[in-house]
Amino acid sequence: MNADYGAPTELAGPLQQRRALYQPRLPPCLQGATVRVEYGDATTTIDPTGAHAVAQAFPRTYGQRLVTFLAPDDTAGAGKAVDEVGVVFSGRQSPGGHNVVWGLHDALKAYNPHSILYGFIGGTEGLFANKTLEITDDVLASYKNQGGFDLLGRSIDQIRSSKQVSAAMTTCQNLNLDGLVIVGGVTSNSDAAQLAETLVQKNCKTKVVGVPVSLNGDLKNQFVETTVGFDTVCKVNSQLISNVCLDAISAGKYYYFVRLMGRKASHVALECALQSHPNMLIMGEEVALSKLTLMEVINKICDGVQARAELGKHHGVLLIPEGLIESIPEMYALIQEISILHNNNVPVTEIPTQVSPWAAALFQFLPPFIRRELLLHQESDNSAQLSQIDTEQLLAHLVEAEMIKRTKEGRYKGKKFSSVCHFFGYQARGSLPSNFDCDYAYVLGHISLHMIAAGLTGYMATVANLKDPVHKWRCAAAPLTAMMSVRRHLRGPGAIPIGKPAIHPSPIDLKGKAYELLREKASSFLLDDFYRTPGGIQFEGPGSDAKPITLTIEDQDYMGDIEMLKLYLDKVKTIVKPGCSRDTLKAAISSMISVTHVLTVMSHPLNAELPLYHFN
Ligand SMILES: O=P(O)(O)OC[C@H]1O[C@](O)(CO)[C@@H](O)[C@@H]1O
Repeated sequence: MNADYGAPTELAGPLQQRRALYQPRLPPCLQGATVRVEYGDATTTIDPTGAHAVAQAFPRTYGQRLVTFLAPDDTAGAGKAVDEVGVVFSGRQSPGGHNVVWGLHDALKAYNPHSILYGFIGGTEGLFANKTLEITDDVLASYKNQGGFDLLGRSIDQIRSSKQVSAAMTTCQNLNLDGLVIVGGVTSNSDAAQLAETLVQKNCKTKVVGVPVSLNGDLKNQFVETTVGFDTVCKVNSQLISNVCLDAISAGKYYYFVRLMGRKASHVALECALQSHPNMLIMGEEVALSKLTLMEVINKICDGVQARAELGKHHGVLLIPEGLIESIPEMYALIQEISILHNNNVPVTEIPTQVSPWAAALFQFLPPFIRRELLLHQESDNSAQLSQIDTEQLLAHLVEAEMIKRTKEGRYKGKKFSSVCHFFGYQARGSLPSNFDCDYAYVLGHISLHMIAAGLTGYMATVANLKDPVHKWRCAAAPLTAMMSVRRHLRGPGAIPIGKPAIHPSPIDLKGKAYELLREKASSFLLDDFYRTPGGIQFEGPGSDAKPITLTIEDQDYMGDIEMLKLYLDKVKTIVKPGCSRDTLKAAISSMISVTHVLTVMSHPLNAELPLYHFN
């Protein structure tokens, strides 16, 4: 274990030091030491047909009510005593994570100056082994508004096996923790829900609170608008991509294939494309929906290269998400077969000989480097190690082969195709977080304390209205079980639920505004070299309050456009009957619009027009 966790960074550069002085903004409701806690509706889940399975798996924490935090008034009761709290980085490093700890610390000390905040050293393994660092003002000083997770470090993103859960519980008991704050993405928050349920069942007093921190931006639902770190990572990557675009157009001889982090969903890739305007973006969700084969994807790219060559352009920039490889149906099937063999402890060297004949044929067709990468052990969510699979190199390799073939057949008459490959992601995880991520994380840290003081367990800290200035942010908490769904067996009648309920990554909403915007611009991006230079993250002055395009555009659509909302309400009336249940109504709304906005829409004043539809 590194003995330097929490040590001051003495060689800080001038920008680093200046950033440490930035004071994140708080909405009015969080500016005092206490808050007023308002309880809303009891929840079910975002997956109505999986509700029963979730209720069964979480008997003690399912169905809890939504909670909103408001500025205190005379009616505000005193919160519970909070003396000891722990915080752990469970997910992957994501810019802004440090500010969750800082926000939690400040709120905790304001609430009870004698309290202690323990940070677990080395992530979840530190939690299991009870390795702590007391978080103080001094410890925090050089980590405020800084990237990475190096204040405490991280290890595996898992608190899942019974051994891990029981080790975590023992630590909570040994430290007499009133609350445990788990910082991470979909996997960490699913585990947080399980830990919360277990602790309630075992009468352990520790309240478990999840905080949505993940660069992937895939922990997104009607309660969570975005995750901490997504904004920064997209800004850093967009700058790198736009640099590459200008490099490409300057020399006019290379195609750059850029793979972006973000796991299964393409949120990072979509946001970066909207910020930097590369020539092509191959989104996993589109490929999966159209069931494009690997060779169809290659042909699509080659058609783009050819169309550009006809305009005399022999350069270009193509973005792909790291999850693309799993979106291609035959690759997904191959990865699944490998995964099953891994789970059955088949030695890696024997896996290629034990897959089905068609999978073996596909495997042999792939270049050796991809074969090796596909055989790597799986991630904690049982998916392939997407960061280690050089899909951009696979595509560049196959595109080159296809362009040579087209040249020989006389179908392509342009210059020789040449590529340069990049994988962007690790470069951004340690970046200085944007003002948005600094504020958002600090606010979530505060909310976490108020959740513990309110005695909430199995909840996630949330903020709504993020597209607005901080003083309009709405601070809330939503039960983790309300965000869960159950993966289904798609074959056979009745879609039998399988797998444990979990919070799953949300894919790009192909009915959403951001995707629509990309589609509108796609042909101009392909042919016009309409590159955009967003530049580096701005911390002061113009651009310093810029937020993700995908966040602001979706909100504008449904919160600002009353006419559109009216149209959409009329449409709802045509597909559900008066008196239908709230869940049916929710499902109907979800089928038409981005799930992120279901609750926004359901709570809109216009819903008064539809009293019979239980829009409350
Ligand atoms: O740091 P590691 O273990 O290589 O993890 C890489 C993974 O983490 C992420 O950066 C964040 O979930 C993914 O995009 C990537 O696949």
